[in-house]
Amino acid sequence: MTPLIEFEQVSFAYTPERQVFSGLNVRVFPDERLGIIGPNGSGKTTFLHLLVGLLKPRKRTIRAFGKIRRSEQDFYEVRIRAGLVFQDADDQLFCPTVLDDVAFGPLNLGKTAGKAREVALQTLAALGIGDFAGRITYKLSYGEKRLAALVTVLSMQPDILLLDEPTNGLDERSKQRLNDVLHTLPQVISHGQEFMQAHATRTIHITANGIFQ
Ligand SMILES: Nc1ncnc2c1ncn2[C@@H]1O[C@H](COP(=O)(O)OP(=O)(O)OP(=O)(O)O)[C@@H](O)[C@H]1O
Repeated sequence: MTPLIEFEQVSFAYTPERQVFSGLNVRVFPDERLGIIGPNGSGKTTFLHLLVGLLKPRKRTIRAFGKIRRSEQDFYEVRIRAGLVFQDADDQLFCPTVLDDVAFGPLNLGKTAGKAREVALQTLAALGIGDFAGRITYKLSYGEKRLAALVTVLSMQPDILLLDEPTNGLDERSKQRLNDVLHTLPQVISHGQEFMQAHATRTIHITANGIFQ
């Protein structure tokens, strides 16, 4: 089976003193939900950001959706097909209302205002938070913001979801909703052990030295 995403010998350092990855090889296949487990600061978020081109590795081959990705245009395409839900929802939400935020992605992909609104409302309803639509984004609680941020990504109908610690701050009911929705798409998820056991189809471990096992 061809991987959806493949890292081959990827090396990355924020500073010369702090090498996060050296010669990293990882493959993500279309039929899996890949969990990434590792201690704080080991590089889980960095891995997701490399994958969508928000960070540029020193050495790399990153293949995504059947093509080697190098240029900004390449990664623009990747970001449309691989929906990254940031660890901090404030990085994802910037519109006055939740509906504006959720409709923004579909609008940006060329849908009409009416269609974008329809998709946004449907996606909010699918996560059981249809009543969030008219709420003022900055007044949402932490957990509500995380759910809203997830919906902004789901509304773009990505081929794969990249989730950075998705259940942090969510209550049991919201976690259950998330679980129900998440079972339908290929994913890469950075998270703690417990969520992974329930959710991931394969897990890889990353150590503080930046080595995947
Ligand atoms: N912009 C940056 N500049 C310099 N160092 C950074 C930067 N961002 C992250 N780092 C460092 O890179 C390493 C990996 O960080 P990263 O956020 O990827 O870890 P993580 O595994 O996602 O951590 P956590 O579980 O705490 O979210 C850490 O040592 C971190 O301090």
